Amino acid sequence: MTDLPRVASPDEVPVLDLTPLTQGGDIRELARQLDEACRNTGFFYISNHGVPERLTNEIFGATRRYFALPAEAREAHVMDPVYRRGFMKQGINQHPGFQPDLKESYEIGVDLPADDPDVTARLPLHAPNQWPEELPWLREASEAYFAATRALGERMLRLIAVALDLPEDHFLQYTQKPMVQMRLFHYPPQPPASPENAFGVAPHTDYGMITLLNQDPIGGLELQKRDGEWIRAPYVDGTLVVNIGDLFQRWTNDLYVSNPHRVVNRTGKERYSIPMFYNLDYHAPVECLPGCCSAENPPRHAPISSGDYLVSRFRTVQKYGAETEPA
Ligand SMILES: O=C(O)CCC(=O)C(=O)O
Ligand SMILES: [Fe+2]
Repeated sequence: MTDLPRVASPDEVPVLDLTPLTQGGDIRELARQLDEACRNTGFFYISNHGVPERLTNEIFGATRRYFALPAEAREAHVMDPVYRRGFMKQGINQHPGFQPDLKESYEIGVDLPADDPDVTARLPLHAPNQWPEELPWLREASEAYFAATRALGERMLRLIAVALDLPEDHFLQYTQKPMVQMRLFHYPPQPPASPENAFGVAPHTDYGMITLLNQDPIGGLELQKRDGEWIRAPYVDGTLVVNIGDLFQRWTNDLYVSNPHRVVNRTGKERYSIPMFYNLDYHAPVECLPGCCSAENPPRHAPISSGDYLVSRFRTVQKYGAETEPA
């Protein structure tokens, strides 16, 4: 197992108090703080974010209960590889150069009707959710938490637009059928003798716009600063951890960084976490924002659609997309 890194300082991973965003005040100072955090490590905590504590408790309760079900019961909910709704067993997610991640997951997205034209065309990630009939509590807790964090994701997109001196709806215009992925994660304790390249989640950057992560008090999230040092982002009561993903980095021509991070569950206990990956519509055109490039600083990345980029990353990491492969 890797050595235990030190805890991040408040300069490295600050706590941003979202009160003005949640309650409808002046968000310019908050936008400035977000801008600084995104130029630095790309990770920060948010407090007073508006996701009720009750919904967090209920979704963690449902997550524990789900992963305590017998393996055969969960195998019945295995996800379709294009739709990506339901159970993903341990061993599928594998980052190049590392052992498969130790975690297992259950995935939920924007719940589209089966006759939605993007669903019938099998546009990746466009699907109805998978709600096992025998588990009404899973649906109830997930739908409530999903709605609250989706709304938070939209508020965050507004704040980010302000941080970048853009019209407030610059990113929100691409949230008609956003490819939001909420994942319920279970990390078994990391075996003490596990090899150096085995992790709960191996080092990676997130693919999309922003990640809103609810981790339990076990902690275990570690991130890499721009200078290469690994630091810990422990659990902080009442907060979510936010980090930015690759597509956001591309919009800003690398002004904002999508930093590598990993999970090591060193505690000997079960760990649960619930990230919400807030991604834009499939066809959102991701290209350098006018304020982030110039003659001296030309665009570093070719324009790409949000969905095409996400799918290319799933193919590399999650053995995704081939109809013949198990999900
Ligand atoms: O579970 C966590 O704390 C982080 C998971 C993560 O980084 C990911 O799934 O992208
Ligand atoms: Fe991640």
